[in-house]
This record gives sequence, C-alpha cells and structure tokens, in this order.
Amino acid sequence: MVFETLYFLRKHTVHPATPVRRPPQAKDTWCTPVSTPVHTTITKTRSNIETKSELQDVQNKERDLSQLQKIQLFSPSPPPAYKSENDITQADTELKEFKPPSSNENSPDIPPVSEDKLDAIIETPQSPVPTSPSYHQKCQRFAQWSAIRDLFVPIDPQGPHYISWLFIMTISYSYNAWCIVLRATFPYQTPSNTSIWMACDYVSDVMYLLDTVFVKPRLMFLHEGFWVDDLTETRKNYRKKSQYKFDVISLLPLDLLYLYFGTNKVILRFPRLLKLQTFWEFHQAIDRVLASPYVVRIGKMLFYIFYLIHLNACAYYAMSDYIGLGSNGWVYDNQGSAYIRCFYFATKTATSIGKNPKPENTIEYLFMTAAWLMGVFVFAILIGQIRDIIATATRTRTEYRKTLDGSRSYLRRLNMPVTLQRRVASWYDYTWSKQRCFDEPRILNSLPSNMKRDVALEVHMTTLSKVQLFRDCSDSLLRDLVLQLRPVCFLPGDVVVRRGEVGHQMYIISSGECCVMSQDEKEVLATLQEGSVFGEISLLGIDGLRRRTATVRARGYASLFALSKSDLDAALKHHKQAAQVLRIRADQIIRENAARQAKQRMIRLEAKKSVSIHEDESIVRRRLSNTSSASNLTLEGARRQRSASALSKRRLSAVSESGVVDQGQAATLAVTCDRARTPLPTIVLSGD
Ligand SMILES: Nc1ncnc2c1ncn2[C@@H]1O[C@@H]2COP(=O)(O)O[C@H]2[C@H]1O
Repeated sequence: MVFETLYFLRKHTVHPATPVRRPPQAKDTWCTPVSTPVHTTITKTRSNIETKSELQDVQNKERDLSQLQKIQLFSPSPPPAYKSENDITQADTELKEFKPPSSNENSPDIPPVSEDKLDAIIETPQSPVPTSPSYHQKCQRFAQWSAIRDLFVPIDPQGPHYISWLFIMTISYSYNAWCIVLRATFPYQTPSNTSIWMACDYVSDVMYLLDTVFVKPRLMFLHEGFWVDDLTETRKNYRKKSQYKFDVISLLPLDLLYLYFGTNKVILRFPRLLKLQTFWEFHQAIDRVLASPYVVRIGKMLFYIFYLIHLNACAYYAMSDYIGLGSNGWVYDNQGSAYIRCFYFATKTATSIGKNPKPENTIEYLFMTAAWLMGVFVFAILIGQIRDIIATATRTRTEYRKTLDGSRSYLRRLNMPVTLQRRVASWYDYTWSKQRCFDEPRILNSLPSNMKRDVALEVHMTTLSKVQLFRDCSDSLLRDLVLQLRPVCFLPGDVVVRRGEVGHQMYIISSGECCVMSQDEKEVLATLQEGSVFGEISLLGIDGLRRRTATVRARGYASLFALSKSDLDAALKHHKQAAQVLRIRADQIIRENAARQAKQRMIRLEAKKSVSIHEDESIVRRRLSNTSSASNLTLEGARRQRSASALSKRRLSAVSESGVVDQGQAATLAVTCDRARTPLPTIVLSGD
C-alpha cells in the first residue's frame, strides 16, 4: 500500500522525490496539482473495458499515456506496459481495487488542502516562470550543505550553497588555467617543489571528480516551467549536455603518462582547461544574485585580459627559451624575475604602449604581429566591454544628473525665484533617494502583465498592507489596483489637494505624513500617516461633493501613491464591498467635518455675542450716569438717550436671533434695559 501511495504521488506530482514533505504554500502554484486529468482518464477508460476492440483502444491509450508521463511527469518508475489481454484485465482489476490513499491513512504528512486554501492558491499572483524553489523556502533543505553531501537529494542550481560550490570549482579551474601553462613554459617546477605542485593538482582533480560525479548529475532543472528534481531525470539531463562531455574529457588521467615522460611534462594536464563552462556558470550565477553584478562582470573581463597577457608572457618565454635566452636583442635576457619581465613585455606588446624591442628573425616577427593583432582586436573588444559595463552601471545616475542639470538651467533661463529653484532641486534629490529611478513605469511596462503585477505587489506590499481599505476588502481588489498606482513625491509644506478644487485622484501615503487643514488653514484637522488614504470624497461624489472638502499638505517629505478617478471607478465597479467601505469612511468624515464646522460657528457666535453684551452694558451705564447727573433733561439729551436705547435694542435683538443667550445674561440685560427705561427686546432663551 505504501508503494501504491508513493507511485500515486510520483505519478501526479512533478517532484516525485519530495511529495510527502511538500509544504502547502501559496507560492507553489506552479506545481502540478495533486490530481491530474491523466489519472481521471485512466480510471474512466479502464472501468469501461468490455470488448476486445476496447481493450486494444486501452492498450493504445496506455502506450500514449506512458509516453506522456515520461515526458510530463518524469516518473522514475514508468507505469507497467500491458501487453496481453490478460495483463490488461489484471491491470483493470488492480485499478478498480485501487483506492486513492486518504490523507490520514497512508500519508499522514500530507495536509489536506481545503477549498479555501485551494482558492487562495489559485488566487495567488504568480509569475509565468517560477523562481527557484529555494527562494520560496519550498525546498529549503536543498539549500543546505547536506544537500551537497547527501547523494540522494537534488541540488537547487540557484541556491547559495551550489553557488559556493561553483566558487570552489572556479578556484580549481583558475588554478589549472594559470599554473598548467606557467609550469609548462617557465622553469618554476623544480624537483624540490614538485610534490607541492602535485598535491595542489590532485586536490583540484578531486574537486573536478566530485563535481562531475556527485554534484552536476543532481542539479534540478527547469522543464516547461517546472522544476524537475527527480534524480534519474537530473542525471539524464546532465548527460545530454555538451558540458558533460567536456567535464568527462577534462578528467582524462593523462597524468599517468608522467610515468613515461616524467613529472615535468605538465602539459599533459591540458584537458583540465576544458572545464571552462563551470567558470562561466559561476559568473552567471553570481551575476543573478548580486545586487550590483557590474563588479563581477568587470572582474570577468579583467580576468580575460590578464589571462591573455599571461598566455602571451608564457609564449614569449617559451620562444626566448627556444631561440636562446639573451641570444639577441628581442628575446628575454634571463635577468631578474622571469615571469615579471615576460609579463611586462607581453603587456607592452598587447596594449601597444611603449617601445618594444625590434624582432630580428621570422619567428619573432610572426610573434610580434600576432601579439599586436591580439592587442588591436581582442583587447580593444575587452576594454570596450568594460567601458560598456561601467556605462550601464552608472547609466541611471547619469540620466538623473542630466535631468537635474536640464531642469536647473531651464529654471535659471526663465529667471525663476531662487527658492523655487531650490524646491525643484530638492524634489529631484528626494525622488532619486527614494526611487533611484524616474522611469519606474517604463521598466514595469517591459514585463508581462502577470509578472508586472507580482513585482508591483512585492514592491508596494509594505505600504499596501497598512491600508485599512485593502485589509477589509478582497485580495483581488489589491491586485486590480496595484498596477494603477502612480508614485508621486511631495516636499515639506506642499499642497497635495486644495479645498474647493475638482478631485481627479485619491492618494495613499507610502511614507511621510500629510496634514488635513481646516477651512481657514490655521488648524490641523487630522495628521495622516503611512497607509492612510485621502482625497477619495471628491472622487466618490457623495451628495454632489465633487470638490475637495479640505486642503491636505505634506508635513515633511511625503511619498504617495496616486490613483486616478477612472481607475478607482473601474475597480470599485467590481468590488462593491470596497466601494461601501470607502463610502462609509467618507460619510463619517463628512459628518465629522460638518459637526466640527457647526461647533466652530457656535464658538464664533458666542464670542461675538459676549463682545456685544459688554458694549451694550457700557453704553447703558453711560446713559444712566448721564440721566442722573443732568436734572433737567434737554431735548438734545433725550434724543441721545433715544438713539442709545435704539442701538441697545438693535444689538440685543441680534443676540436674541442667535438664540444662545443664557438666562443670567438675559436677566442682566433686562435689568440694565429697565434701568435705562427702555423696553426689553424679545429674547429667545437657549433653554426654551
Ligand atoms: N476630518 C478629516 N479627517 C481625515 N481626513 C479628512 C478630513 N477631512 C477631509 N479629509 C480628507 O481630505 C481630503 C480632501 O479631498 P477630498 O474631499 O477628496 O477627500 C478628503 C478626505 O479624504
């Protein structure tokens, strides 16, 4: 039963070697589903076998299927080939009796995939080409040294430990590449140090052997977007490659001929130089994983340049030795360090710098011509490539500088105020420090839409995960919106939206803070932080509010995502829940703002009212004192009194209109008015 289970799992998974431990991670969507249509087809076909022709049909289908499985599923143990009718009937019975293993019986480690989980898996954004399993910690064990040591575990070619192994191999290769030629030409291998050289040789040979026999055959590979980790398949895949042939030839034990030619015939180790592909593989791998791969690329070019000069130096010494050291003015004169002198000569000829000794015979002329040609073509190409690599590495920065300089000179030409120029410059600085590029949309647009979405999700995830709106709504809304978000930067004090303007965009704060200002812009109504959303009210058009309800300013530097009205509308059309959340929030803000405004109005009126009451009191008091001091009231006095009481009446009626006078104040007013003998105005008490 266990074998049946394993067979079942092997047949229906792409990673037959690891089906049981496969964690059900959302990012694993690129794996073959647990059950495949292939299985269904077999079951149905077999349950209907009745006639001989049907049996033959089944036979044919079986053949096709076994082919298919070989191609698609890489089953290490292919399904049995049914040859006779009996076989087929037997197989049919087997299949009928076969019960798919339940998760709790035979494969306790396999967690049952719930429908929700499945939905989540299907919903998970995925790239068309999966990254290596180690990246998603799917096959974490492959990324451990044990994977290199354990002979039955496939190796992840993008894992850090395989790259470390490639580094070791590159050192071994470089040792052979430099030292074989050096020892074959220069007299650096002497009887006293032969044992050291030989020890180094055989250490590198052991590395070569381990690589060819134990490491390379276990390397997982991508097949039609699936990582194949079946060891039989990985082995087959390695053997199909030309690299395998070179690796085997590079291991040829020609050193055995030392027994005949002597240990000084180091050139017998020449096949070791054929393992060049491992050297390239290392550089490709490191190029992929390093944040700034330019250093590695330049390093590789320098390696080629120095290696060519090294070969040149070795050839020069070999020729000098052949012609006779110091026998003429061109050859090496056997003075000083042989290698340094020859390397110096080779550098001079290869780069055509400096005065070279004149060749004196044909062979020397030929050598010099070859050296110069190599200098002109090969070195020119290599140096040109280094220039290109550096230019590519600094291209974005150069473009940034160019844009900045262009805008500065433009503003200067227009005689813009210095403060504005400074603002523009600091905007450039800030945008550059935040984004490191100005053409993010162009870079994203070069990707397929799925991948673009994945990248955008990954890049903006930290911010988006803080947005309450997205937390409350479905993931699909997030995926619909993420590509429409446009990053924008604002400087301290910049107005992001202005009260009264028509709204075209809403904003999500990615970093920094924004202040919602009161109507008179003297008070901060709310300080919005990372993950906050604003500017949505005018987009939603609630109760005809199509204009901004408040001014929002950036407090310090602020990075925001802008979302246009059309994109928001398009997304909300399909996500009613999100629309509802936004509306509720907008309603709440509108109500809060209205309440705040009403309160402010009341406060203002109260302040006005208390001022007017004080004024009235003082006027009435003045009048009373005038009345008592003048025993005989003149006509003029009477007129003044009348006008004063009229003013007092007018003021009081204004207060009464507001309806917010408290009882104490009203009583005071009544007394003062009575004293002034003026009729009391109609006052509506707030209590009434
Ligand atoms: N009291 C408030 N608290 C928080 N945000 C607000 C407040 N008042 C207005 N806003 C936001 O400021 C935005 C200004 O533009 P909108 O009216 O489009 O949408 C508004 C709201 O998103």
